[in-house]
Amino acid sequence: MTDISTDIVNNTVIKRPNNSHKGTFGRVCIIGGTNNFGGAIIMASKACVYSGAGLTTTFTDSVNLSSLHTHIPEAMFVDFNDLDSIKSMLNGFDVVLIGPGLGTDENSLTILKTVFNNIQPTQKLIIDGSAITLIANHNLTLPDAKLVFTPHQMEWQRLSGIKISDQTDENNQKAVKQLNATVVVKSHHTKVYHNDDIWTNPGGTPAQATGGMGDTLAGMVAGFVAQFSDTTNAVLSAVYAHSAIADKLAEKQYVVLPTQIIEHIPEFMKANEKKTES
Ligand SMILES: NC(=O)C1=CN([C@@H]2O[C@H](COP(=O)(O)OP(=O)(O)OC[C@H]3O[C@@H](n4cnc5c(N)ncnc54)[C@H](OP(=O)(O)O)[C@@H]3O)[C@@H](O)[C@H]2O)[C@@H](O)CC1
Ligand SMILES: Nc1ncnc2c1ncn2[C@@H]1O[C@H](COP(=O)(O)OP(=O)(O)O)[C@@H](O)[C@H]1O
Ligand SMILES: [Mg+2]
Repeated sequence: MTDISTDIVNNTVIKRPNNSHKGTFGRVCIIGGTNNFGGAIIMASKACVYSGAGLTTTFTDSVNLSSLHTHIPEAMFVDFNDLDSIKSMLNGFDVVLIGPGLGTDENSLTILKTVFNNIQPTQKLIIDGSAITLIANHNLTLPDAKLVFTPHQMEWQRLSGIKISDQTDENNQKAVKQLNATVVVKSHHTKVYHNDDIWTNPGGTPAQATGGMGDTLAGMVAGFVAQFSDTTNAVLSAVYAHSAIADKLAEKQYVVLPTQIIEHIPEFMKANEKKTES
């Protein structure tokens, strides 16, 4: 087991080539935000945009539209109840994030199943929040895609069947391999599992224990995975950045707001970008 190092971050956050355009940095869709969880999808979308994704499209309940564009006009909007749009647009995205504020009702389940039935093997599918709970509650078969899960410990218990008190590296790794995925098991001591590798996030503070912190991380993971070629290192770098920014803010704050972390992503990435153009 190794710590996520700054070397990983510095080698992942590339120096942007001059000859580039927004398509160079990935197309992401973010699906969630049922009517009483509008904040989750806004935080996830804003985190994705501020992480540098080329284009971000938010599929959410239309009740969230005006607040979405008030907070993040850079994100485009699609009504997540328009299943035909999901089917026709999904394969145009490099990265799909589903779950922040999605909810666990029948309508949310239908949206999740529509994504599962239309995702392609080459696409990266990041699964967070209620989407994890829905998979567990309905024992859904996972689609053939490049899967990344970002559960907190209770979501991981639901998905893996491993009680929180038994979530050891050995037990977690066995479950991760069965999922054939990368899994970020979030806690006060977040760990990342991929095949035989285990990383520990060296950062993190109890000032992060507030709603929306995981929605924000999910959006950062989506934004980093969309831009950087090595998916595992992109996930590791997003996890590292999320906590490193929080740790800095926590030096002077009792609690760190997810929206504050988002505001500091661009400067953190600039300070930690690769020195040479690759
Ligand atoms: N502003 C918004 O729109 C926000 C929207 N959100 C959206 O809400 C949706 C539901 O997500 P969720 O995490 O809030 O609820 P759920 O999945 O039921 O888990 C909580 C239960 O598990 C238990 N628990 C035990 N250990 C735990 C641990 N380590 N970490 C966390 N929980 C732990 C915990 O125990 P307790 O607190 O009772 O002690 C409680 O009983 C999801 O889609 C998310 O995106 C949120 O992001 C918030 C801001
Ligand atoms: N005591 C803590 N120390 C460090 N990080 C914490 C602590 N409590 C929560 N976090 C972090 O906050 C995030 C919580 O994720 P989650 O519960 O999914 O939040 P959300 O309310 O957005 O769904 C995780 O990244 C977790 O590692
Ligand atoms: Mg969460």
